[in-house]
Order: sequence, then structure tokens, then C-alpha cells
Amino acid sequence: MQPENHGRRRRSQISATRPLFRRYWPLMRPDRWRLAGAVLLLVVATACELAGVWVFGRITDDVLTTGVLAALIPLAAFWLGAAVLGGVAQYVGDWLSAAAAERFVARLRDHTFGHVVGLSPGTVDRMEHGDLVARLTDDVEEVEEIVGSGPVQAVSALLSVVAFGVAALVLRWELALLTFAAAPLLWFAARRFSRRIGAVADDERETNGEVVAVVEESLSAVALVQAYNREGLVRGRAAAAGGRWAAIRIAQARVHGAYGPLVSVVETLCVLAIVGVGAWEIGAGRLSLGGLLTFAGFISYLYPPVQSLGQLALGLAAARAAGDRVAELLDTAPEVTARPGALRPDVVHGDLELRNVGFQYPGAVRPALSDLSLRVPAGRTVVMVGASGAGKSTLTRLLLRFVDPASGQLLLDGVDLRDLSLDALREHVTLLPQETTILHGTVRENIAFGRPDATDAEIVAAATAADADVFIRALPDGYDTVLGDRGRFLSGGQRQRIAIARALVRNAPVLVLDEPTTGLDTDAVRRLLGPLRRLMAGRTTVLITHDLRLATEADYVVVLADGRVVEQGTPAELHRADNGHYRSLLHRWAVPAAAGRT
Ligand SMILES: Nc1ncnc2c1ncn2[C@@H]1O[C@H](COP(=O)(O)OP(=O)(O)OP(=O)(O)O)[C@@H](O)[C@H]1O
Repeated sequence: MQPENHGRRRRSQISATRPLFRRYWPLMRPDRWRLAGAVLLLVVATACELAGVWVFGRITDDVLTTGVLAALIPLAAFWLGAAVLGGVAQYVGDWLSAAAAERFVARLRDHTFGHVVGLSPGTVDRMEHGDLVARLTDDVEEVEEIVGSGPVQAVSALLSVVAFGVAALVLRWELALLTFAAAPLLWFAARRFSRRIGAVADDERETNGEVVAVVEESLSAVALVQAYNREGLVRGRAAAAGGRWAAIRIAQARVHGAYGPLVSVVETLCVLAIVGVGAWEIGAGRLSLGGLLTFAGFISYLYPPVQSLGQLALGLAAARAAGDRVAELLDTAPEVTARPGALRPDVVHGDLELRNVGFQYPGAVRPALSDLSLRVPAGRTVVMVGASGAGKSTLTRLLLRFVDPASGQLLLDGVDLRDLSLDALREHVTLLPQETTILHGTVRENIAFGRPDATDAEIVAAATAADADVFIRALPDGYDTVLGDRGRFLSGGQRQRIAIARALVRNAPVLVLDEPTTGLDTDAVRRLLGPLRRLMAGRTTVLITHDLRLATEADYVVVLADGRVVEQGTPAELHRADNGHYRSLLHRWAVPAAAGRT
């Protein structure tokens, strides 16, 4: 997934950010009072700074130039009071603003992650995972600037500009107008820079996603990389992506770095103008030294907020790039959605029916399934066999509603799956996926993933039925052993038995088993048959397999080829059918005709 070409836009960052503000503001709304409090306190802090500058001028004129020390005490007390009040206001204001920002980031991440988790597995698989991670972490954090710290910073900077600008005007308006002449220069510089920074920020976000994607992919395939001596290749890819990122970060640093010195030169010119004109005014007796120092103080407090307004535009450029990337994710529509008023049956018997089901993947040249009709009465087992690419896994995706059929219907207890709520459907249909997934966590947590409210006794019963209890108890911490990422401490057969226990604990009436014996040797398959039979007992089961030894577990066998049913019947009938597809599969995979229940 690549964002469209954002870098070449020629709108100002602030107006380009407006739609993003409207989009993300609802997630900031719960913290709007925190933001308002932060702005109010920053106003107080600005007023205290203003008072500090004013009192400094008074001290210069009333104490330093006259030598009357008695006048110092009330002025010093006032100054100290203003400094303490300003400090406290700044501290609490920053705290409120940071709390609003972090709470927003947590909410946006949860919202975006929730959306991604609800997308069809196929859609998520098509995205680059590293890039996805970058969007859910760094990008989500940057978006905050659009609705939180950015506006707070803008309001407080604007208030400071107005407060110190008006104060300078009141003090010496001619001098003030002279120094204000520099403000458009600063603003112009900020606008020019923000465009360039915006373009670089887009590239930086994109290449950051690339680096994470390359590293993530290489690490997840580390065994393959080493076995094929391809460390050099993946290092090269990571280094190339890292090099592109570094070049863009350097360009970014260069653009950011040029902005500060430019502003500082403009500022120095202004200070020199103030000192020159001020000295002339003092010489003419129109201004006191204290007045000049107060004026210089006001101006020195005026420029940082002007600069910060400029930098805000730069920050917003980066935040906008991130905001677009997160929005793109949020705009990815789920492939399946529940109809309004979808049904949530309490009891499901498990009567499954497929009526003329057809499905074609987007961009595929031929349908993955065509005109597939089948009925599996409640509690019965159907085994689907067929060569690779016949459409078996596609059927599991349809049964779980990861995708919807292009034609025909799938029915559970006579109800079209599209009329059931997605939650209800998946509560009553358990999938044992082809790839056994062990999550990072304890054995107990892995089994309870099937049903979080399962009691300890139910977890142990499920593990026992899956023939997993004995090896689990032999693990260092038994059921509390942490299994590590993807269960790397377990054998393939052990992982599969934990997955069976997880499916058992769900206790759903319908079961979809996708190649449950993939990657297991004959002995491991034989040991898995008992747990599988206990899992399937009394449940409607669709068992997808290459392994014809499992076909004898079936009440009915369906042979698929090129997305169509080419043969069906009981295992015995298919055995008897000379020259049938089933016989030829048996022959091709050299499975003894007597293999099966052992
Ligand atoms: N995401 C996809 N996009 C496009 N085509 C796909 C996709 N997934 C599968 N196909 C195609 O659909 C057809 C059926 O694939 P499916 O995975 O259902 O086969 P299968 O019988 O499960 O194969 P295997 O036994 O190898 O897992 C194949 O031609 C495959 O190339």
C-alpha cells in the first residue's frame, strides 16, 4: 500500500491540514477541556512574562539609574510573584496538554488497530506488515500535532505575539512598527520552508515504512535466509532502504537546520535597528534607558512565538503526511460487513449448505470456485480433497466469511451467512487454520484464546482430549509456561495439539479444519488422529486435506478440481469407483487403500 503523491501539493500546510483536523477532532473531543485549560494557563504564563519584562524596565529607571534601593523591594516581590505564578501556569498547562495528547494517541491507535483487525485477513495480508506497523506506531503519534499540541501551540504563540506586540506598540509605536517590518519576512521564510519540509516529510514517512517492512520480513524468514545463504541479500536490501531513509533524513535535517539560522539573522537585524533608533531616541530625550530595555524585552519575547508559528507549519507538514497515511488505513473498507439487523441465534445445530457457490479473487483470470453445491447435515463430517489450487482453502474463507461468494449462497441452519452477525457466525464456526498459530503467552492463555471465560478445569479437559496434557505438564512451568513468539519451544505436533485444545474449548457446533496434518510426519499424524476425532465428535465438520488417510474419517468425501466438484460420495463408494478422481489421487499420493482409522 503506497500513499498517493502528497509531496507535490502546493497548498499551505495549514489549509491542507484542515480536513485532517475535522477528521481526527472527534477522537480529541473527550479531552477538549484539558486543551482549553492548557490554553488558558498558557495565557496566564504569557501575562506573567509580560509583567516580568515591564517590571524590569521599572527597576532600571526607578532603582538602577536613581540608586533608590527602597523602591526595589515591592518591584522585586512583584517580579518574583509573577515568575512563580507564570512557572506554575506553564507547568500545569504543559501537563494538561501532554495528557490530552497522549490520551488522544492511545485512542487513535486503538481506533486504527481496531479497524485493521476487523479487515479481512486477505486484505491485511496484501499490506506490507512493516509499513502497517510504522503507520500504527510512529504515524499515529505524529497525527496528534494536528488536533492537540499544534493548535495549543498556535493559540499560545498567537496570544504571545498579540500581547507583546500590543505592549511594544503602546510603549513606542514608531519603534514597534519598524521592528514589526521583520515579521512578514519571518512568515514568508516559514511558508517557503514548510512546503519543502512537507515534501521531505512525505518521503521520510514512506521510506521509514520501507525500512521497517524490509527488516520485519527478513527477521520473520530468518531460517530461510540462513539456510539459503542469503544473509548478504537481505542485508543489502535493508542497507539500501536504510540508505534511502538516511539520505532523506539528512535532507530533512538540512532544511530544518537552515530555517533557524535564517530567522536568527533576521532577528539580529531587528535588534540592531532597535538599538540604533533607541540610542537616537534616548539622545533626543524621548525615551528612558528603562523604556528602551523594556521595549527590547517585549520584542525579544515577540520573535520566538513568531518563529514557533513558522515551525508549527513545518511540524504540521510532517503530521499531515502521517495523518494521510493513517487516514488511508482507516479508509480501507472491510471486504465483508454485517447487514443491519443481522441475526444472532443463541442455538445453532450446525446444518451447513452450499448452493451454487462461485467465487473469483480480484485480478484472477479464472474463478477459484464455481457452482459448488453441498449439504453437510448437523454433526456429520465432510472431507474435501483435491490437488493444490483446487479451491479448498477458498472454501474455508467463505465459511468464516472472510470473503463473500460472488454467486450462490452459504447457509447455516437454513440462514444465509450474510444474514448472521459476523460475531455470531464466528462464535458458532471454529476454524483450525492451516498455519498453526501460537501466540506469545502461556499455554493456558493460548488455549483460553478459544474462549476467554473457560475455567481452568475446562482448559485442562480440552488439553487432555487433545493429548496435550502430558507434555504440557512436563514443560518447566506446566500450563503457565510462556511459549514465546509463534511457539518456538514446541514441536509441530505439539503446536497442533495446543491448537486443537484451543478449538475444543470453544465448543462450537461447526468445525472447519484446513489441512490439520500439514508438515507432520506419519507418526505425528497417527498420534493426532485421536485428538482430531475427539474434536470432530458430534460437530459438523468440513475437513480440508491433501492427506487421504484422513478421508476415511469422513461420512462423505468431495473431490475438487479447478474449483469444481468432480466426484463425491462416501469413502467406500469412492474406493469402489474404478478410474475415479479419488482413486487416482490415492494412486498419485501412494496411500494404501486400507489406511485410515487406526
Ligand atoms: N489471494 C488470492 N488472490 C488471487 N488468487 C488466489 C488467492 N488465493 C488463492 N488464489 C487462487 O485461487 C485458486 C484456489 O486457491 P486455494 O488456496 O483455495 O487452493 P487450495 O486447494 O487450498 O490449494 P492448496 O492445497 O495448495 O492450499 C488457486 O488458483 C489460487 O492460485
